[in-house]
Amino acid sequence: MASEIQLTDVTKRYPGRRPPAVDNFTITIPAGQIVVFVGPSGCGKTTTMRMINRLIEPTSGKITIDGKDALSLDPDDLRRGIGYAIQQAGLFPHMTVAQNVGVVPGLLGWERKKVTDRVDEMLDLVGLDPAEFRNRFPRQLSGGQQQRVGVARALAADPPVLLMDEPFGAVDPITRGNLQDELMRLQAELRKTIVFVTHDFDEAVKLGDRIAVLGNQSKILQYDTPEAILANPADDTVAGFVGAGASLKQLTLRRVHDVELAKAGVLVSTEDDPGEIRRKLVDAGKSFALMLDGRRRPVSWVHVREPQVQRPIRDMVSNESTLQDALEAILTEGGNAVVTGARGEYVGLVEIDTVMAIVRQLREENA
Ligand SMILES: Nc1ncnc2c1ncn2[C@@H]1O[C@H](COP(=O)(O)OP(=O)(O)OP(=O)(O)O)[C@@H](O)[C@H]1O
Repeated sequence: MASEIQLTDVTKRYPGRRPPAVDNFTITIPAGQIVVFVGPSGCGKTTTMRMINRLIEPTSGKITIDGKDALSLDPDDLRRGIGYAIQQAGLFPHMTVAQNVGVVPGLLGWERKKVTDRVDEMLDLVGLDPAEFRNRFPRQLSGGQQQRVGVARALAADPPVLLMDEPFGAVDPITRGNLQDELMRLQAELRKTIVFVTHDFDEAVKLGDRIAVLGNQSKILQYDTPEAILANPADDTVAGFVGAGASLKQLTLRRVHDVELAKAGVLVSTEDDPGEIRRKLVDAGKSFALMLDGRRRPVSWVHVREPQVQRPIRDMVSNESTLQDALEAILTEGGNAVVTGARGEYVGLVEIDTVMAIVRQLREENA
């Protein structure tokens, strides 16, 4: 279930400030898509987003959700139909994870059993084991786990609309990449209407079905698909935002599952003894083998000269990862990127030539 959101000539003036923070903002956010507002600090992204759930009241203009006038609804009722996730998760510190996730269902008067079931379902959905996490307090979670709980809470009452304000802004780059991947996976299933605010253009390219590049006072400089903005920035300001390496950035638009994986490479098992490993490598004429455990999950690299020494795999990608992540992994590993499937099992390798071919193809397409 998703809703179209329409803002028409929406303006916000804060008391005592001359220029409006948001000036005559008009946009249609299609149902079931992720629209990213991206722009420099202070341009009005947050103000614009918060007017949709009326945490900030517009000074003038019209906002409709599925054709219904959001400004004439009771604000509390409106907010119960709109999930909201923010930076640093904004969890209630004295409530457990379960209580945090169950807040809106509770307010909606769901019976207890239904709330508890829903909380567990949501924790599962965001990759947290309910048995382990439901009774913890926010301070007992890592930043990434708090962010996941924040997303679970925003989704708990199954709202058709989700507003996300820099939700992954406060975590390290690797966790951030994982959270982004998870949001993509969730969205493939849930198809909500999501408005996502960030100042990180790469994040916008990765997540957005459409991106609104905003200038001061939330002026829309360009509103289009990531592909179109990368290929044809509307003006110099947008071009500046897109930054250098547009064709490399397009790698964030392609996923590992879009390319053919190499099956080459020597696979050995944790059961194999060093002699066997060396023999396999010599027979194949290769110097490195990938070692898998009993469930076919990658464990380490081993080299023909020291087959008894396990060398760590420093970076891996999944089927859902972007080709930019794959390129990172290739550069980190100095060879190929190891790809794993849904249960962490080995599914193949991305080779540098594959990535190069895609970059060439993207350049030609957009020339
Ligand atoms: N409560 C307020 N009272 C007065 N001015 C405000 C208020 N909130 C925001 N502003 C001003 O409105 C403008 C837009 O702020 P807003 O927070 O929407 O920008 P933003 O693009 O989300 O910024 P950031 O990326 O830094 O969070 C800024 O100039 C800010 O100083």
